[in-house]
Amino acid sequence: MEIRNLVRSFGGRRVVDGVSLSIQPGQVTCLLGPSGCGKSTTLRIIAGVEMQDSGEIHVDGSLICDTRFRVPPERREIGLMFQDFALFPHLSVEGNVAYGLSGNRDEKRARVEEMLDRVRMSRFIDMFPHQLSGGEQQRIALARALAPRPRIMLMDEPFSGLDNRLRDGIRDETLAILKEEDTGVLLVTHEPEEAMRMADEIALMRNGRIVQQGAPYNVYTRPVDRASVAFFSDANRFGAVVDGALAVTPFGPFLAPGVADGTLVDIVFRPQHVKIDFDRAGVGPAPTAIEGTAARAQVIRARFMGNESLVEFRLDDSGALIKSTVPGVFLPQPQTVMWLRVRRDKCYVFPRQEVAE
Ligand SMILES: Nc1ncnc2c1ncn2[C@@H]1O[C@H](COP(=O)(O)OP(=O)(O)OP(=O)(O)O)[C@@H](O)[C@H]1O
Repeated sequence: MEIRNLVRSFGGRRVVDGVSLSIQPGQVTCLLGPSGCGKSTTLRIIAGVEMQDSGEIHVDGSLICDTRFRVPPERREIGLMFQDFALFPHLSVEGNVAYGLSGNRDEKRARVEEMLDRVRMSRFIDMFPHQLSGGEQQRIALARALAPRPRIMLMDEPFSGLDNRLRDGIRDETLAILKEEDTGVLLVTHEPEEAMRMADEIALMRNGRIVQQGAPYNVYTRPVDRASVAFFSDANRFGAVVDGALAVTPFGPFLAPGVADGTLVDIVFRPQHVKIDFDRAGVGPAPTAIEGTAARAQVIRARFMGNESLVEFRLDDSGALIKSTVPGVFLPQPQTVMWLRVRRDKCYVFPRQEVAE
């Protein structure tokens, strides 16, 4: 599926602002972004239940909609799955899964049995939705959406109604089934962790636009701006003014190639990339090319988070707050003096933009 330059405005506001995307067979593409950024509207346009103001959608090279021509939703061969599963309460499991199928009674029954077997729900065939748990309903919704062999599956926060304990297992099962069916999937989520777990490709969306698209590793490790770093995890930042292509900070100078002198830049890094050293009689570790200069800081508070500890510091020099995470249990007392460093290859330098995040 090729989506080209979709635009949709409500009340003069561009909610979808030039979205282009391609979805490949057998691949899961995640549309990831904060609440209200236009993900669901994009999905609804693709499904055919919302009209775009401009832009085109093609499947296997043929046009399915632009602003004049429009294949109706039921003929788009698109499977839909939403957060609330939307099973028909008055139909049995068999009736639900058979709903979108064509063919005679035996053919339909055979496909229903095949799909129920695939989602390991065969023994529930005669039950009704209200008799099923959330996880079971999710599997029936998946079977129903996949039964007509859609070319594309659109999934809008399909796991958010499930409790945490179930969710990981069901995500993995769902992913395995989608891969077996070789369907192209566009999955909408606001949870980075879900996108990292499910996606072959992440399209990061903000304010109606796709700001970055790529494999999860690339989107995480090569963010395009500060908001993209902060969307995936806590992010430390402090400002510095560039002078001679260098931004001088309490952690030593950072290269800022191509940035004009006098520009305010943000130095951004994740808490797991802060290296901590103990104070040795008022002296910290010597500067190195990779880790720069150590900055003296005091512990403000330390909290145990399960797999890691979160330690917050205040830098002596600038008073800036720095968060760091350390694997396991590390709970230094408040006011303990320590020295912090950050690896240059884990820091990002961005000209400061005051954008809505
Ligand atoms: N029919 C409509 N009329 C007016 N405004 C709308 C309409 N549909 C959506 N919007 C607005 O468009 C914006 C984007 O909504 P959308 O549902 O696409 O966001 P989203 O990224 O899916 O958010 P969420 O994760 O909260 O569902 C929101 O501000 C919403 O209020």
